[in-house]
Amino acid sequence: MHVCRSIAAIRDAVAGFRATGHSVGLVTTMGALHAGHMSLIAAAKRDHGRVVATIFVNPTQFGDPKDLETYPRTEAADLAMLEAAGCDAVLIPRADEIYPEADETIVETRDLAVRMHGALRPGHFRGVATVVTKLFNITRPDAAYFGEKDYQQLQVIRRMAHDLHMGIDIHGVPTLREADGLAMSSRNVRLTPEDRAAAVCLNRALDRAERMAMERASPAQIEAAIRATIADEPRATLTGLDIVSPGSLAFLRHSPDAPLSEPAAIMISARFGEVLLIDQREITP
Ligand SMILES: Nc1ncnc2c1ncn2[C@@H]1O[C@H](COP(=O)(O)OP(=O)(O)OP(=O)(O)O)[C@@H](O)[C@H]1O
Ligand SMILES: CC(C)(CO)[C@@H](O)C(=O)[O-]
Ligand code: BAL
Repeated sequence: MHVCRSIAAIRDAVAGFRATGHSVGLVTTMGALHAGHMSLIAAAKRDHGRVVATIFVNPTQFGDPKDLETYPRTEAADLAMLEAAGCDAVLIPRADEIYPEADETIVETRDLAVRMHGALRPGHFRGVATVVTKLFNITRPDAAYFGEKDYQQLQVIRRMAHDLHMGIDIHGVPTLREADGLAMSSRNVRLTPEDRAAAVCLNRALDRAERMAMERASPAQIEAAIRATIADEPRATLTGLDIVSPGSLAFLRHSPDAPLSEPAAIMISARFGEVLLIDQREITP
């Protein structure tokens, strides 16, 4: 695996892959890698001759300086995992090479960025869209792979790649979970043991919502049941709950009081102590 710490080095590595006729799949991460990230690498490997990963804790997508400061950093273990998964090259850039001076240019999706998770973390999706554009321009992949857990992020990137004619296929990969159902996430290591146990309420609420949708419950009933499930867990504070159209994240077309009759995405976020966790479920009734 090529370990590249500069833009020039990763460009050389990718040029080598292209010169030998290989297509390139990209997996962007902020490190502290876990099996969920490896499922993105596996999806990229399935489709492409060479896989490139990036590890960069992007400062411009953090509103809260404490969140940035305490974001887990485990580079040696990350490199071992990527190597074992068959990743071909990794870019670990310095922040001052990605952001050489105050940025004049930003990339921003409009409606998709300001609602839901974007309202909780103002500027977050502008930071994500801008850094992902930079990473796309640096590595020029054929396709890029993102987790469905970060559902709004996936829609922001799909839309950005489409609107800006980037010519990169964007793939969503299903959420990998711990044995008890908690979505794997780098931030899980920051949970206290008590909060870690409590955090399964997110998946429990989504399971309950899915069962209710199959039994012809309405969006209003489903929302009430999710709120009740989270309220039953005293360590959880619900920070966001939206039932929207998959992809567009638009409001559902039909009445909240009629049985759910169109595909929907349920997006949920909750705080456990200082840690904000998100989860999501797409449902086709
Ligand atoms: N459990 C998971 N299953 C599949 N993909 C995942 C999972 N968790 C994260 N990803 C994806 O991995 C990529 C990199 O995410 P990131 O490095 O932020 O990790 P994370 O676990 O989501 O961390 P965070 O705690 O910051 O949310 C994103 O596309 C993200 O959606
Ligand atoms: C896409 C991403 C790498 C951009 O910094 C980040 O938001 C993430 O890890 O999901
Ligand atoms: N996984 C999304 C990156 C973030 O929370 O900042």
